[in-house]
Amino acid sequence: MTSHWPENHPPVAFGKIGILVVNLGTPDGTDYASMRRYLKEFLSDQRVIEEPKWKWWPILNGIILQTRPQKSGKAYDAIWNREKNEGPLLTITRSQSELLTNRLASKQLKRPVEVSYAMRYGNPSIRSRIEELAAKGCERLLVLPMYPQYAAATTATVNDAVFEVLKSMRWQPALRTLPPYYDHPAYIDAMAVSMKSQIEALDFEPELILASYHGIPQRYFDNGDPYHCHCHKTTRLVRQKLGWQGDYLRTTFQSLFGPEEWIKPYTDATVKELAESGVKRLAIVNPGFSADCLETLEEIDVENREIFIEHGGEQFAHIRCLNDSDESMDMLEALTMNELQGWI
Ligand SMILES: C=CC1=C(C)c2cc3[nH]c(cc4nc(cc5[nH]c(cc1n2)c(C)c5CCC(=O)O)C(CCC(=O)O)=C4C)c(C)c3C=C
Ligand SMILES: [Fe+2]
Ligand SMILES: [Fe+2]
Repeated sequence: MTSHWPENHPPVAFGKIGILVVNLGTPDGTDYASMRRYLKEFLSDQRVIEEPKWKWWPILNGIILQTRPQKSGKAYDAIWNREKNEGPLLTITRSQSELLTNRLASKQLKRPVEVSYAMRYGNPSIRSRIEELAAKGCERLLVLPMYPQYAAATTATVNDAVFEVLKSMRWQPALRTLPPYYDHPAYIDAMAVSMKSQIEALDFEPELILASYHGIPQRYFDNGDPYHCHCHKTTRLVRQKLGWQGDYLRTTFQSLFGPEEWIKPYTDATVKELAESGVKRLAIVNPGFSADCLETLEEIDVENREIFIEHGGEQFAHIRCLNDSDESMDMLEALTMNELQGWI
């Protein structure tokens, strides 16, 4: 039989499915230059700061990038993973991706899968990871933006970055992106299991619990972002799942940035009010963060703890994010298998 392949045919890899776990980002270090580079990339994204370039550019470069890198660098210093010399968000995202690899390896799938991870801002970049997956023969790509609740500033900007990479590829993989999973039973179950076990392990019983989500400017909400409703629905479903009554679990929003009004109630103001009104035992959980990071370990467990104690509170607990726990991996496996239907 004669072969019709030309002798100089380039080698080709094909037939695989790539899965890319993506979270927000992390600076390469806590020094001024690394912080500045990271914040510049992050805060230049028009999905994050919805302002025309001509208006925002001078504020970003003239004011914010003059002081914020030092201030945020100090905050990152308090939570930095010194062993690996990286932010916890990166450590946890890598672990989620490795554990997902193990979970999928134990299944009989029709096509081989390659799991990888990327950061929307900083490293490893989405581009570098998609190019790696394509080189390994991934003709199909499933992207997992690790945000349970949809916001243009998070989910959409991950997808934008993926589309941008695909735009420049000759052999483009077929693409699927994980939809927001704020009400998915696998997520609500994982949150309930994680919260229940952590609360039971405390040496006190919280009088109430705040479900604190990252905020967005009120203007983004007014312009149609569904984020606010997704957060409220998550809180309601978790409350129901745990059989809690009334407002034992309350939604608040944290991490305000800039002078604009953000969606309310604000976490820090609520914590202060609760302490002043006589609440002594408080816990805060962050259902919107799939991994612990600056905004949970520093802003909640350090800053908000201080606010609570300073205003008369006595016992405070931060309930850890799902991270790479068994319940988190059960969820991630279920979400992934669901999205892979028809491919495997
Ligand atoms: C207008 C600014 C910002 C919007 C809108 C915003 C939305 C948003 N962010 C997250 C999740 C994370 N944000 C994190 C850090 C962070 N966020 C902003 C600003 C906005 N976020 C800044 C300036 C920073 C950097 C830190 C600082 O300088 O204070 C992080 C943590 C990253 C880490 O490495 O630890 C996460 C995660 C969501 C979910 C969201 C909208 C819903
Ligand atoms: Fe943020
Ligand atoms: Fe709403």
